[in-house]
Amino acid sequence: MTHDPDVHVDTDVEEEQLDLEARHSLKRVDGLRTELEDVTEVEYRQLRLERVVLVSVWTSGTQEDADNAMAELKLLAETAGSEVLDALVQRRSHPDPATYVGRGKVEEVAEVVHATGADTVICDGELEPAQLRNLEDRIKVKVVDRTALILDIFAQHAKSAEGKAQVELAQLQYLKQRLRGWGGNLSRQAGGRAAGGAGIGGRGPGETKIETDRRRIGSRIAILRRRLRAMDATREGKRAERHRNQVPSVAIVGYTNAGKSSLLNRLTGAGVLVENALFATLDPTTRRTETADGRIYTLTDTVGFVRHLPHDLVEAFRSTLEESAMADLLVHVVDASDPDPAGQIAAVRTVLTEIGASSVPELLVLNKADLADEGTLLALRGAFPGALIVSAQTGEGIDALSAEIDERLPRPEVELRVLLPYDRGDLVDRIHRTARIISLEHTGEGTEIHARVRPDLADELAPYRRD
Ligand SMILES: Nc1nc2c(ncn2[C@@H]2O[C@H](COP(=O)(O)OP(=O)(O)OP(=O)(O)O)[C@@H](O)[C@H]2O)c(=O)[nH]1
Ligand SMILES: [Mg+2]
Repeated sequence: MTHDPDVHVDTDVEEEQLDLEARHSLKRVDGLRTELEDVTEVEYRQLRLERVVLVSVWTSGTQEDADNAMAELKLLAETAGSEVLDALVQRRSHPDPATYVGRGKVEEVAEVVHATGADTVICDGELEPAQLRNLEDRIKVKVVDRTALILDIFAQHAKSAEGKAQVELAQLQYLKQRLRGWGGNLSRQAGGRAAGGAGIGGRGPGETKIETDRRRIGSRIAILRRRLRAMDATREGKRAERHRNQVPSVAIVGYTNAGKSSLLNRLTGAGVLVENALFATLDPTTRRTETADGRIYTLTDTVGFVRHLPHDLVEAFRSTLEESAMADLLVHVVDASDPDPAGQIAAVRTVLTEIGASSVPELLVLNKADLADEGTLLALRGAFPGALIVSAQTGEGIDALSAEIDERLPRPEVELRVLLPYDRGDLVDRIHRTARIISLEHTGEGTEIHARVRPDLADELAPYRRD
């Protein structure tokens, strides 16, 4: 393909009130083309890849914000397995209600699409069904939005039965609202050039289900909901057991690709999948680990967040995400080498609020210190006092992080002395696991312990107290 992979920034006549200079700041963004490494890769990709043109309407913020947003859309498209041929940005005060980009610009998008041989257009944002239809009618290729793209990535990455059911539920919810008009659309049925026929928006509960009636989708949704509720009960059981055993829990949260799984591996030696890809982790992994003084706690790796995480996904993943809301502490991991870490922090906090986790204490961790520049780290530390600087890669700051987690875990509160008969080894065991032992002695009558314990354990120990 010879077409230049640059970004065109266009304006409409009705956008004349916009600052002239900004409008003329047409900016080329290099490297927006997916490079193919070797011939075998070319063949492989031609089998499954879509060739896409990215389109975004830039409504507010700086040129840099627009570039960052486009770079992220490109990364998402590539994560889904697409080849990005070109990217177009239009500056407008708001997206056009009928066609997303300005009506006059649709023709230009169509020209780029045909010049590059693209088979799919991806719009940045969540579009109205009518906008998607209008664009498809005029551009004559498949048009999908950012929400469908993210759903598609989740569908490709889901591994556990629960993860798959959650993604399918989210996809069906999304499709249900867009059912009308899609089934009859020729270009959509063609579905990319992929030999398998399924492309973004077409994998998972794709074409065939779109064409079935609303009622069938509705009953499938009901089945998935029931199944997920049953799985949720299992999770709830495990959580209740941890709670009964008074094991404090820490959830690692953060933007996708921030290094959450790497950090879990660093802290616990767990062999969790780490990948330079968005949404590598969809199934939460929980590992037991302990503080320097031997208190056990759990660490859970969670699904990464992204700006404008589709609401249907948040809903479908609610039970998984609630793991964070139930935690005693959130370790919020930030990629300090990202161009806009503060924006990522804000996006993550928005989702945390949405899932009811905003009141859980948060420990902010600036990761990838080995890649970030000094100035950025200093600025971030200024903006977020108390944040720790670490590198999951080099191990820098990891000991300090462990110590800080230890410090922030819920503390045993009641100081007491007990004499436990030898047939209550279970209580001795729980004291070992959850309490701070000040002294312990085996005597003729039993085990004498002086310790600080949680109030509920103190209640159970009441019959044996000697103070
Ligand atoms: N240089 C450097 N790279 C890191 C560091 N931590 C993680 N990475 C890399 O960043 C990429 C993403 O790491 P993951 O641990 O998979 O990130 P994640 O937050 O779990 O990502 P998702 O599960 O996809 O949301 C991988 O390529 C890691 O090797 C770090 O401290 N320094
Ligand atoms: Mg991960």
